[in-house]
Amino acid sequence: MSTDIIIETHNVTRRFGAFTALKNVSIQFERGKLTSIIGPNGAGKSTYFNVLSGAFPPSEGRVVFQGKDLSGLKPHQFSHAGISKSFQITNIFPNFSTRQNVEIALQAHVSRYNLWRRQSSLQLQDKAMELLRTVGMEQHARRLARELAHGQQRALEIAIALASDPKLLLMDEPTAGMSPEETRSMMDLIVQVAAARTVILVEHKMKMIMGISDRIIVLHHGEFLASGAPDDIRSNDEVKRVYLGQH
Ligand SMILES: Nc1ncnc2c1ncn2[C@@H]1O[C@H](COP(=O)(O)OP(=O)(O)OP(=O)(O)O)[C@@H](O)[C@H]1O
Repeated sequence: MSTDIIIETHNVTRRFGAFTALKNVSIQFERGKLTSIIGPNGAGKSTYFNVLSGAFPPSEGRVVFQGKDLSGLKPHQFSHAGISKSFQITNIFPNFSTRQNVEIALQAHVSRYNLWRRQSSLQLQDKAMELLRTVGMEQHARRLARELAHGQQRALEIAIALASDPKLLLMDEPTAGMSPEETRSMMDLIVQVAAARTVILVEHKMKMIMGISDRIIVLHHGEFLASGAPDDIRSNDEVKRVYLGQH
């Protein structure tokens, strides 16, 4: 049976000077699925995320997105191809309103890729409100971004990431620094967003992603360790071993 692969890495190695952060990582990600990448501290998760988003070109190996080799291309070319990312570090304009932040993202996408299709400000507003509804932030549209709670800022970032209508959404530790309540609503939001598109997320909280992921990839010391459904990963002896003593 052939599966529909949206993005894959072939023997990706990434070095920082003499240090090798990723070694020969070959992984295929299925379209339409929510896949989480986990691993203990220093496993190479963020480095791999940066390879998938185009921020770090691999030292060796290839990144293939929808059959096209993107290795060595610039991050904006990854974004143009349909890959969007939401970061641990907040990426919003604090002195603009929530809605304006989404409008700016929509405008950036429209003007970069559809020069001939200028949108009226009313169309832009409608689209921004639609995205804010998607992430449950409609009622905060007029508030300044800096006044939002941490979890709300992260939800806004997802709306910004969705503004380019990506084929693949990459999320780096989406619940970092969140309260348990914020974490629960962010997980609900991720599940909802993942119902309509392919999502890959990087997370070190293993328990958190067990309940929401279709598939889990485990990295350890920069190498691929295991992949499978959450239940397979939970009962995998090697995975248990590397997580021993971790929370
Ligand atoms: N820019 C860099 N220069 C040098 N070493 C780096 C750089 N970025 C990452 N590393 C090293 O690569 C290894 C993997 O780091 P990475 O951040 O990818 O791991 P991680 O799995 O995301 O860890 P964590 O869960 O702690 O965020 C670490 O040993 C780190 O010190």
